Amino acid sequence: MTVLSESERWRQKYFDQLAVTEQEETRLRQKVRTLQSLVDHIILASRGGDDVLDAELRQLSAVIRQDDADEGSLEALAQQLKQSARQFDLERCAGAERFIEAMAQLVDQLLVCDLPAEQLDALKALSHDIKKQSDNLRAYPELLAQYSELQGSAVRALARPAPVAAPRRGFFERIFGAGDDRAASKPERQTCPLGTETEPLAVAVKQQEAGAVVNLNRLTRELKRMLSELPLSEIGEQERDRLLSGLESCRDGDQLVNWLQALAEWVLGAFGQVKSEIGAFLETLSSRLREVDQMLDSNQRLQSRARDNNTELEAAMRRHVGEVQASLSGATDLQNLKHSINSSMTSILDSVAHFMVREAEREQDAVAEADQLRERLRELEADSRKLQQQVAESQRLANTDPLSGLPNRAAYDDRVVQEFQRWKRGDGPLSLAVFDLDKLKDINDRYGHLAGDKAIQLVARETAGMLGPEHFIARYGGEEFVILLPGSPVDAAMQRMERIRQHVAGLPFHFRGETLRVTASIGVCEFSGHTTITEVFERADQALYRAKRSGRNRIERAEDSVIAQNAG
Ligand SMILES: Nc1nc2c(ncn2[C@@H]2O[C@H](COP(=O)(O)OP(=O)(O)OP(=O)(O)O)[C@@H](O)[C@H]2O)c(=O)[nH]1
Repeated sequence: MTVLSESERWRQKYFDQLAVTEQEETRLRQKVRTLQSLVDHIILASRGGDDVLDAELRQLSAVIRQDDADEGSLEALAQQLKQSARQFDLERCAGAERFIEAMAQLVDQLLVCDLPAEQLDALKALSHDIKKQSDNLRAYPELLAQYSELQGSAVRALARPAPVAAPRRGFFERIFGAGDDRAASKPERQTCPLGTETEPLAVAVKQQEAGAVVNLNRLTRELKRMLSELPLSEIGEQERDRLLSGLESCRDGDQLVNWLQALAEWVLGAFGQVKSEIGAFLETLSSRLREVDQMLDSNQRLQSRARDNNTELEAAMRRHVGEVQASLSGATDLQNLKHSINSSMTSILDSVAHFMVREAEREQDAVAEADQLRERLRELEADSRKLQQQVAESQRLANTDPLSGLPNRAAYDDRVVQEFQRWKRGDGPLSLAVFDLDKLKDINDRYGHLAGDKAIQLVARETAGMLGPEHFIARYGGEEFVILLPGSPVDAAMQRMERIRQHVAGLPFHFRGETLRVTASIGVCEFSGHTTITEVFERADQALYRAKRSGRNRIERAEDSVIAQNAG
């Protein structure tokens, strides 16, 4: 074994150490390169996220590349980067929260639309996913894609002519509705934020653009119903029937537009006719009044004739009395005196006779005038009675629903104001019930519209029969009635309406040999506090739709602590 000298051992040790240092340096260079590449990747990945962070990372990359970078500036840069990264993270979290919130809102907006059940289920699942994935930024694009797909199918579903079931539907909605079965989802649905219900005509047009077919039968029915409520003369009725048969032969949108123009002209003409009828009546009235005025004039003339007669008689009397006095004072013998007094008396008698003749003539004229006046007054009275009857009949027709014979919505609008004012004066409680037949559409669809009509008539008659004289019932529209119960607090109103509900549910009615049944759902609300008519109606309506939602043939009260009574 070779024994190394001391200097050789030191030399060997130096070379060994040099090799270790070189290896260490190579490793360090490798690390720096990895670090540089890492920083470059980070810069690439985070570019655009935050300007400050981007700038600092670029600076870091540059510093790392410098061989003579001093540790102090590296340390300072690292501190700055730490802070910027923290800030960036906070902002990213806030942004993510905002994104999740916005997505949830978008989904909620679609959830209140009248969409098919499977779309609603998919939306609910998406809403759940959004909450679950809120920390997972990478899931966001996928969530957005899912939402976009669901929104597309929702828009397509809403553009179809299926009507949005809402508490009250407008004329055009009823007409343009396709009439499919949407009863099951009806209570929950609200006006869609996409605007399907806000402008019924615009919607109808949109639906037509989307290829929807206007349901002419439904249109005919609605127009027939509306037009049949108009109080018309016989000629007016003929014209209306002619128009309606024209409507039935409409086959497309153009024909429909032409028909609507004809209807508009007819309505304007009918108004013109009413106006000219009133004008003619006023003309007659004013000519009669002119006659009465002339008669009063001639009566005045008769009176002044009487005054003239009296004055003439008085003057004649004075003259004759003066003559008698003169004869008396100038009398010399009795014979002359007798003669002169006799002739004065004859003159007096002539004057009186003349006066009486003229008076008799005047009286005759006056009697004739009075007769004429009475006759004219009788005619005027008869005209005015006729007009009053016409006005009362028009008013009755205008306030009556022709199908059920009950007061209509216009009558309700008047009456509810009266009852509301009475209630506000403190004259006892007031409750309001909204009453809606269940599934009338099914009856219409299965047995025809006449069966539906019969159900409405029967329920109207029976319900009205179970109300007291102080109560008021009106057909509010379609299959919906509204009942005012003055003097009834909500409990009493609920009890009465529950009896009616049970009675209606137990009423079989016959149609073309079949026994049918109809039930009703009811919402009741009492006026209280500083409420308004609209508010009470809406609350009763909401209670009604709760009753519908809970299975129909039920009654619900409009209070926070809802007391629901199960059917039978
Ligand atoms: N026969 C007849 N049907 C009417 C009349 N007015 C409205 N309707 C019908 O009443 C039905 C109301 O339908 P929906 O609003 O879906 O209500 P529904 O079928 O009664 O069901 P729910 O109210 O949800 O229990 C529609 O088919 C209307 O055509 C009418 O005067 N006569």
